[in-house]
Amino acid sequence: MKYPAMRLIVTAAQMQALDRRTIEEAGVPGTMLMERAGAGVVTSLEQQLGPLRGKLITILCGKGNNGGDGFVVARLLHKQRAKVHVFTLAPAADLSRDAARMYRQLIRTAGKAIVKPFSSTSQLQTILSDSDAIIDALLGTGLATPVTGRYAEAIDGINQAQRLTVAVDLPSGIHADTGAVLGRAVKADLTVTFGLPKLGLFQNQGIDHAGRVEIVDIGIPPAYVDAVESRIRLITAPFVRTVVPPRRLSSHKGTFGHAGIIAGSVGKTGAAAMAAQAALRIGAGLVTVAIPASVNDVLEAKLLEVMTIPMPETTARTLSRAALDRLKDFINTRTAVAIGPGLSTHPETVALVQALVRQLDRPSVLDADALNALAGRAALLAECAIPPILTPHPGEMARLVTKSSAQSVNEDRIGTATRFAQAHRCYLVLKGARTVIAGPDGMAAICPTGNPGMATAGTGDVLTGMITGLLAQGVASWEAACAATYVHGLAGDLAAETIGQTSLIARDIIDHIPYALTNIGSA
Ligand SMILES: NC(=O)C1=CN([C@@H]2O[C@H](COP(=O)(O)OP(=O)(O)OC[C@H]3O[C@@H](n4cnc5c(N)ncnc54)[C@H](O)[C@@H]3O)[C@@H](O)[C@H]2O)[C@H](O)CC1
Ligand SMILES: [K+]
Repeated sequence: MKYPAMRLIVTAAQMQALDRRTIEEAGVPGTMLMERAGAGVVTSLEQQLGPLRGKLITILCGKGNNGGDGFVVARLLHKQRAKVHVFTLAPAADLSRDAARMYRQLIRTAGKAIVKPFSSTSQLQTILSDSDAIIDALLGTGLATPVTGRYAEAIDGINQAQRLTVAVDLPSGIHADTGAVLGRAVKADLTVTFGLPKLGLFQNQGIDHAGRVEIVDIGIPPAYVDAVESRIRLITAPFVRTVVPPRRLSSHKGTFGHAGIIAGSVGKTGAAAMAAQAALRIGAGLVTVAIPASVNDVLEAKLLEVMTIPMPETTARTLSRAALDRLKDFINTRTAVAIGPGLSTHPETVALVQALVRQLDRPSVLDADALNALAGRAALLAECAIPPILTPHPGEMARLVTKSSAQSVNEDRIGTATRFAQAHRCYLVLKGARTVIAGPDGMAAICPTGNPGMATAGTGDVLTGMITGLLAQGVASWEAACAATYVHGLAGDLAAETIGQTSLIARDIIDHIPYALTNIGSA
């Protein structure tokens, strides 16, 4: 089944090339792109603030086309009778050609008084703190050097005002490709980005500075987008909607597969329970957990719809090597399996996992203690008949690549994930803020959903169950990893909306899976 392509994520250079092609080959004037960009910002602002008439909006414009977008926003807001103040960081003579055009159009429409030269933060501190919204149109993809001087002052003024801040295309000061802060950067609540999302919005400090990201279509011809050599995608709801299998009247339990979860040990039955429930919640027909015999009854007490199979265990009440043959049969009678949640790192269990990984001949997820069993032994993955899906958090990833720390993994999340996935012919879900999914073909996808409230015990077990639940329904590994991660993060966002981020715990994500699926249109 062909899934609709996800959105490409691009670098500044790729975006500028697309702009140039659209202007020079498709004959769309740059000012037309700017007009559409500005209109997109105003639409987002209306969604955020409601009717704009009478609202006080302060716009800070740089000298380039990002500033030009700001002049368009000012003119459109003025037409909607908002109270608009525009401060420019450059005299009209220094403006780029298109920005100068939009500047002239603005003062023709609204009069010269609407625009004042920015001189110092003190000059506009009162206006900023009284604003209903501040529009950051200082710098976009043209940022080339660390921000200093008046641009730095303007950025500090915006951040100190603590008002709703909307960034035009990129938060000024954030590098479009790396997400690094160059000197200073605007901390936006919302970034309205044009054409295609820029990589820097989903990496490093760009994540926190961008806030919510909205993408505005400004009419870049789709054929030009298809020709872009980007290997990084943004997971979107329309993509996920097509991945979650439809329910036909003739469906029955078997239609939606049988997920096997090899998990649990004494004191860690919750991980097994949460993975199993999550697999059911995302639509698996049947779910069975293989668990050490002495904690089987504990697990049964927690679950209704999930079946369990008690397995041979060590004296430490973890799965023992004696379980190998029965686990092979267990795997052979399931459509997809997960290995890892709560297994423990008991040496015998580690040896068992390493033996099982060699046997994997069906869609599978390796998580948590299964990843710990692979630390320094990633070569074992080459023996899997089908590329498995690994779901490490940065610490587990560091142990897998045995050369780095979680911190250095996070310094190059996309590179680390794609290199490992290609080298070991697997799928890799590198968890964390804006989870990265990488495939054996070098493709990468970034998940825009999720929030810091999800940094709590057991959320990884839930994700493992959700991926396995989609695999059990026959969804291919790449699509299952991307879609489950998106739904997992959206469920966490919906949960945080009702109970906040601090109190959010893993079971809230499970409970909100149905609402996430409804929100996407896949319920
Ligand atoms: N399809 C699109 O994405 C569209 C984007 N548009 C907007 O255009 C900007 C890019 O415009 P550009 O003129 O290339 O650069 P900027 O406006 O981002 O930068 C202005 C100017 O600032 C100078 N500069 C660079 N670094 C610094 C610094 N540290 N301090 C001060 N000044 C700096 C440099 O000379 C730049 O030229 C894009 O982001 C969109 O907002 C189109 O309007 C619509 C289509
Ligand atoms: K900006």
